Amino acid sequence: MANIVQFENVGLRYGTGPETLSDVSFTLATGAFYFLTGASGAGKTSLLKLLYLAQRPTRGIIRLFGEDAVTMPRDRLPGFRRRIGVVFQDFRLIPHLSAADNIALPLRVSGVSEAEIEAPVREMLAWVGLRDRADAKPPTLSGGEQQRIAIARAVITRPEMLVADEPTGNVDPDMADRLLHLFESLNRLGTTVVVATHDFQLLQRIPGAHMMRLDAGRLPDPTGSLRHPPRKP
Ligand SMILES: Nc1ncnc2c1ncn2[C@@H]1O[C@H](COP(=O)(O)OP(=O)(O)OP(=O)(O)O)[C@@H](O)[C@H]1O
Repeated sequence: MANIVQFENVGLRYGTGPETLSDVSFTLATGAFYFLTGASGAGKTSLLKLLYLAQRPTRGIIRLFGEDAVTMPRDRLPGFRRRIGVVFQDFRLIPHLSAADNIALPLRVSGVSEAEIEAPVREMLAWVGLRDRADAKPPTLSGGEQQRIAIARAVITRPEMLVADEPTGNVDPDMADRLLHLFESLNRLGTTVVVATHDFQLLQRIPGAHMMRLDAGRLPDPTGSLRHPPRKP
């Protein structure tokens, strides 16, 4: 599949308000790395919600994994959502579950047997560098640690696409670098990655990444605004 995502003239309106997204058209190539930028309120979170099927558009066509995601019957949505990992700025971990149990959650929800859960959870904890924090509850972890647990949870099911909404907004610049490194290593393994961010420093970290800039709900370049981020001076 050359394109994992295709948006065609997509519009989104909440209730009777003005359009939050208008005539948004772009394609995401399978296996590529994208940054989504734009001023606060430009519609980044809204666009990501359309991507991970938490929101349906008011108009337009969205194709995901080669299928029409807008007219898809509701009972097929959960299966589709499992193919997409999501990471949020505020982590959204379950506070009373241990780090290991948070990471295991998507596998448990999909009915994977307990015997088959331990090894991948251990592998994920090691990958994010938190092997010794398996039993810790999220409130006792730092922001960077919580975000690494959230990333492990998002990718334990080996999603084809990872969508992250301001994932570095609550961590210091060194940790932001480290998180980006995790996204980059996933991308090298073939996962399509989409990261929404305000942080222009981040954009320069991945030279091969594409940049999509939303401007008041529109992507000014109708072919998808695929531009390389500015190079370091
Ligand atoms: N559930 C909702 N109901 C009504 N309006 C909404 C809803 N979600 C977002 N909006 C509006 O849509 C517009 C775009 O919001 P969105 O969160 O997508 O932007 P953003 O670019 O992610 O902003 P930020 O960078 O500040 O998070 C805003 O005007 C916002 O108030």
